[in-house]
Formats: sequence, C-alpha cells, structure tokens
Amino acid sequence: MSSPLFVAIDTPALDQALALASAVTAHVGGVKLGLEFFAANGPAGVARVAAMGLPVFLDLKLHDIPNTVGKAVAALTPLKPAVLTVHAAGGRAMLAAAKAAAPAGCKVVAVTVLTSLDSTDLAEVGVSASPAEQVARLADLARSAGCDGIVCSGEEVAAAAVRWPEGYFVVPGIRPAGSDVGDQKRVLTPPEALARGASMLVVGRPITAASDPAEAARSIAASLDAAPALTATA
Ligand SMILES: O=c1ccn([C@@H]2O[C@H](COP(=O)(O)O)[C@@H](O)[C@H]2O)c(=O)[nH]1
Repeated sequence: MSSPLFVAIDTPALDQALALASAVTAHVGGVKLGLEFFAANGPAGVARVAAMGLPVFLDLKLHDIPNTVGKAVAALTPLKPAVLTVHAAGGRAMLAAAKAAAPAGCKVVAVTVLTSLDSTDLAEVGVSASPAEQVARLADLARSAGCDGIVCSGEEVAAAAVRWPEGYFVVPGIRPAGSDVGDQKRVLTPPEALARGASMLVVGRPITAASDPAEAARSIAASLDAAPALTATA
C-alpha cells in the first residue's frame, strides 16, 4: 500500500521544488502542489514535478461559479492529478460540475473548514457553527454532490469517517509533537491523524523547512508505521 504521507511543496521556485521532491521521494506517497507553486510555474511546472513519478495532489482550492470551475477542472485534465481540491462553500452545483469535469481516476475533494481557522474566525465570516459542525455539514454536501471526499483537520476526521465510510479524507494541519504550528489552528500529530481515519496526511513546513527534509520525511513516515488502527467513535 502506498504511503498516506504527502509533502506540501510550497515554493515558487521550480528548482527548489524539484530538489525537495527528489530528496523525499523514498519516504512519501505523493507531492502536494498548491497556489504558490502554480502561480509561479503554471501547468508546465506541475508537469515537471509529475514527471518525477510521484502522484500529484493539485491543491488549487477552486471556488467560482459552476461553469467556470467545471471548465477550469477540464483544463487541468492533461496534468492527470491524483487529487484535486475545490471549496465546499462553492455549493452543490459547483461541486457537481467539478466532479463531472474531472479526469477518470482523479479524486475531487472538497475543502470544508481551513485548518488555519477556529470558531472565532468562523464567527467573523458569519458562520455560527463550530468547526466540527461546519465540517459535518459540508461533508454531507460534498458527498451528496458526488465528490470523493473532503479536506478537514485531524480534529474532525474521525467523525467524518463515521458519517462517510467510503469517503477520502485529506488532513493538513499535521504537526509532529513539539513542532511549530505556524498559522495552523487545528492540528494533530501524524500517527494520531492516521489513527483517526485520515486517508492522506499533508505535511509541509515540518518537512520542507527542516534542516534535513529527507530525514524529517523519513521520521514522520516511520512514526506512521506504529499508528494504531482507526478508533473512531464520533
Ligand atoms: O485546510 C487546509 C487546506 C489546505 N492546506 C494546505 O496544506 C499545507 C499545509 O502546510 P504546512 O506547512 O504543513 O502547514 C499547505 O500547503 C496548505 O495550503 C492547509 O494547511 N489547510
């Protein structure tokens, strides 16, 4: 079985991205490329990283009207992403349009509540629900719209896995014990997130900002081998 560990390569520098991907290849199941990389390097840059052979999670978090998102997803088809993100807040029709336009084999996952937000942040944008309640609501929407799964934090993944047994759960906000959380507010350690039902663990700075990224990736991957089986009860 391939590793659930994906490294988030958040850099605008193509050479640095290629070097990072090369350094951690033996320890990860894939690479995540997001807005920072895509804005600087575009589809050609994604193709360069994809050519290294690891599955690519294209985390562009698309969020627009259904027609625009559907056409954007169709335009990304030549890149053959393994996983693609859209914002669940875009609504049912937008989610369905994204899934309909996605290439065969590409999982479309809906971002629920960003891991950088807590309940105070949600209240500021008019959401009175807790992160857990909002994730559950948007997971149900994503599922009924035909998506393959969601992005949520480790705090909500066990409950989501119970609600949606066949769902695919992408979990960022992953921090090995004692590491700097940075701008993340809902965090969990790699083994704990896996034990709670994460399908994919997205880890960026704990690997990419380490003095030895390969060793950081190896250490996180090793910690997953000892992770207990899913203990979800929520
Ligand atoms: O809710 C979300 C959705 C996506 N992300 C992305 O994951 C990585 C996390 O990077 P770290 O350096 O490990 O914090 C980053 O690329 C985000 O765009 C997220 O963090 N939260």
